[in-house]
Amino acid sequence: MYEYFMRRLALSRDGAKDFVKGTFTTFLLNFGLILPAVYVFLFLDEYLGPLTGQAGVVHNDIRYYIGIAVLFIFIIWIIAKIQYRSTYISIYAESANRRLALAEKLRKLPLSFYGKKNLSDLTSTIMQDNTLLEHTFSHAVPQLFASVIFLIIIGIMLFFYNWMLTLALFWAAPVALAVLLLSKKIQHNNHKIIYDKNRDVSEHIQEGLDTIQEIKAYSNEGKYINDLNKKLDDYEKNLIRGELLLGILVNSAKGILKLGLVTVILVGANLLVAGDVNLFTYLVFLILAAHIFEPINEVFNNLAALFMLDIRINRMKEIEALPIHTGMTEFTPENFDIVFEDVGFSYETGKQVLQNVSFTAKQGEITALVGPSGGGKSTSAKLAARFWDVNSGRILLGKQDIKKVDPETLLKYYSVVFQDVVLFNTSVMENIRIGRHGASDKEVLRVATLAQCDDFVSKLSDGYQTVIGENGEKLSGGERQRISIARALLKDAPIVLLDEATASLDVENETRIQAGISELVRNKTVLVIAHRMRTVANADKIVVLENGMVKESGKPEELKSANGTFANMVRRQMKTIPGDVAG
Ligand SMILES: Nc1ncnc2c1ncn2[C@@H]1O[C@H](COP(=O)(O)OP(=O)(O)OP(=O)(O)O)[C@@H](O)[C@H]1O
Repeated sequence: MYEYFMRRLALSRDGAKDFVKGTFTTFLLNFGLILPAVYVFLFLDEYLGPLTGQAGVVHNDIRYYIGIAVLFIFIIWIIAKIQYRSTYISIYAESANRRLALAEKLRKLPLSFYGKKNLSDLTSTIMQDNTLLEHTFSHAVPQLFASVIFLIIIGIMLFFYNWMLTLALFWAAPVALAVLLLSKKIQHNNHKIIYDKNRDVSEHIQEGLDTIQEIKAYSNEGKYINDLNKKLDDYEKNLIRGELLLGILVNSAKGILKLGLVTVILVGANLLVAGDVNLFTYLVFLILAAHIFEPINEVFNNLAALFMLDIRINRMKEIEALPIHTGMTEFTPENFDIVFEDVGFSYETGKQVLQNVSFTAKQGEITALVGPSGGGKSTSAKLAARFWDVNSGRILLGKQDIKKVDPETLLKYYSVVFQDVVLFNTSVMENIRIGRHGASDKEVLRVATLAQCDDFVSKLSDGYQTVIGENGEKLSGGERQRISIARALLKDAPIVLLDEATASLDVENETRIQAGISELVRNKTVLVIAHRMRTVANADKIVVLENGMVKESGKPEELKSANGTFANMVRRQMKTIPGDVAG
């Protein structure tokens, strides 16, 4: 049974257990809530029995009934407390666990996933979908199950008591249910549309925030706001239509249930006149008819959430089912040579980015990837760290295929310095410490000095304790890169993947960055996407990538004298920017 709920409702095993417990206690609470009716029943039985000609005399006085009232209130309080604990508290705990599990899953997903997905969509799945699931699981799902079971059991009991009045009371329940079930498909489609429109709006807002600089620079505010307005109007139109439809349906179903009371009054009155039921039974059914559908009415109030349940659960399941990169978590490479063997790769099917790429980046050497823009340099560097998996061929680290190594374990051996440095809204010190958690302040300051951070940090208001704003907005490109180099120095991994800063940096920054890099690459396996003549000249090996293929490879001098693509590139670049080589 637990497996069913785990699968159907995307719950953990503990969550499924709590869910069953919650449903059971809600069911008990439904019984608890008819205790007032039972109370009236007992009272009437005793006091009306003699009047309606039934046998019996009055034995208990008012103190007896006060005692029973206190007892019933106590029972209801106890059940409500247990129900609250097992439904609400455990569902919120489950929800927190679900969020953590999703966040953990997202952390493990390969980068290929992030290329295709919109981040606002992911955030809304973690936060919004989860919050609404939490609400549905605590306010609607156990109540729905419990109410249905409760009505069936009460119905059977009443049927044996008086089947005619039971039918008069209960005919409305299946009719109301049928109305809702028949409309489920329309509702479901409608909710899917509303859900998608909502995501559309969030994505547009997120995109606006991400590209605010470009929007302002190109005076695109008007267009952006217009598009947003259109999307909001569209969402609002669908939302209102959905709410209206839902309102009509829910109120129709509630109205049909109320008809049960009308038929009990009419049928009961006729049976009473005909002498087929006594006044007492008639009154009991009248009281029951007024209260018995209350729990199910509560469920109707959350019907929209229930109809949305499938859509949200499917979103969760979709993310949970995404394949992650796995592999061995114990891995010590024999050496730190990186070997590309006939590597083929494409980001999207049909658009080959790398074809039969083979080269070796040897331990202790600098291997420079050069070539025209779009040739596949960054892609190769990222594949070397298993940010993506190759489609064909292999990449080996110390003779081991990296596809067989868990990405986190593998990355322990890599320092990565790419141009798009990501900084956190914390101090310079903490931003560098990301390179190695637990590093002492002294160690951080040592690598910061090596990476030439001292001069710009000394100009900041609080030195290394200065908080640098969201993604380091208060720093220049060159300064950001120096922090990134300091991080890599702190990590001190045996392999360095380096995407050199482009020629857009000023000479002073370039010299300083170069000094930091020289420290970083000493005695490491270095794979560098080279943009500068100096790096190329210092490289032990050059690999020229063009159109995703290795055009040439060898020592810089050999390639220059071979007079091929590389020699051409160097000549061309010497003419335009003396001292630099194309990247
Ligand atoms: N995330 C991605 N999704 C789809 N295609 C991509 C992605 N990243 C790169 N590409 C494509 O892959 C090809 C190779 O890109 P890559 O960034 O590896 O080239 P590069 O040689 O590093 O170029 P540059 O010197 O301009 O940085 C290009 O055609 C590019 O459009």
